[in-house]
Amino acid sequence: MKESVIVLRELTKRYAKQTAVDGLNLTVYRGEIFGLLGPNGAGKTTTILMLLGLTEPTSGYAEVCGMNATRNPIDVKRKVGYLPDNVGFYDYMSGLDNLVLIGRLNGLGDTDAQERANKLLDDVGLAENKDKKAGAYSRGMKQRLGLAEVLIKQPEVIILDEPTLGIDPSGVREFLTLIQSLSKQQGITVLLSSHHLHHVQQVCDRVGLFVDGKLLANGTIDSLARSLFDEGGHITTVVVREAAAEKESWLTALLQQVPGVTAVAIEGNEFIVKATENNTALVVSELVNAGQAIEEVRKKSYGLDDIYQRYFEHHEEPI
Ligand SMILES: Nc1ncnc2c1ncn2[C@@H]1O[C@H](COP(=O)(O)OP(=O)(O)OP(=O)(O)O)[C@@H](O)[C@H]1O
Repeated sequence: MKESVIVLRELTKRYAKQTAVDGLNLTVYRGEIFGLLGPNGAGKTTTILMLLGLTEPTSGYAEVCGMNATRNPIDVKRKVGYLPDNVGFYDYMSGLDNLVLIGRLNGLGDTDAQERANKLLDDVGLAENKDKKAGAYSRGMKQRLGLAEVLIKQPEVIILDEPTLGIDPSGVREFLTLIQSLSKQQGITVLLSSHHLHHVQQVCDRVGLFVDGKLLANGTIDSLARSLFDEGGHITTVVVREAAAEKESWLTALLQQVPGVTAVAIEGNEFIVKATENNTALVVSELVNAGQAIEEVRKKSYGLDDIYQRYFEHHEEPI
């Protein structure tokens, strides 16, 4: 059975007349990478602060690793590593020395702190630069060092706020792959808040869409696409050499039997097949077996940007 690691129940935060977080209900399970998505001011940071016990909810509660975050902020902080969007280091100290210091502040002895810091610098790809001063690190290197700092206390949960901000595309890919492999290998639960839909889509098992302090929807990208685009999340268009007008009905019936297919349309030379799963190969092979000469195949899967657009199309500033 899946183990709940983060549980939010009717979590609400009001500042004077402004409701920043409004009756939030959400469960995140062990080992999951969950993406928090939403426009500026949606309430993501306020939710994170309540999870860390850094601000008190007006009502409702946030539970992390079985503990109430408001009542046990210190115990929660031992289990949770938080990487803010702008991490600060001692710039005059090397990456290694920064990390050893954090290890010691978290209760490790000198030898353990040295050993663990070296291992982590290797894990995050900073071994070659460990003796360089942190002040001379690039933005991407600082994020890696920040991740190593978060990991040195062996957290069960890590919370990342805009972790890819200002990193170049190849750095982003490497950083996200690193987070994904750490989560999968060590069963770490990750909460990732970001405006970058493609980054979220790349690594998150599930996403939650926030607006005005409310969670509008949450689920896998496929399930959100299915609920929004009721014909299904995947569209395959197969262009054949000859228009299929007279054969229409039997070919439609044939394609409708392919697993996941929800709708079939024929427009001139094109078969347009909508499905709940990516079944392009099966669609194509059915048509080949039915004697159709295929000229072109086009695939479209609804991604997070389609979903986001559909949810927020009436919102002023989608990203
Ligand atoms: N200390 C505060 N006092 C008053 N209002 C606040 C305070 N902190 C946040 N808010 C308000 O609460 C709402 C939610 O803010 P929050 O920072 O949680 O949003 P966010 O989703 O993290 O936005 P962003 O993506 O811009 O970081 C905003 O309208 C903000 O102005």
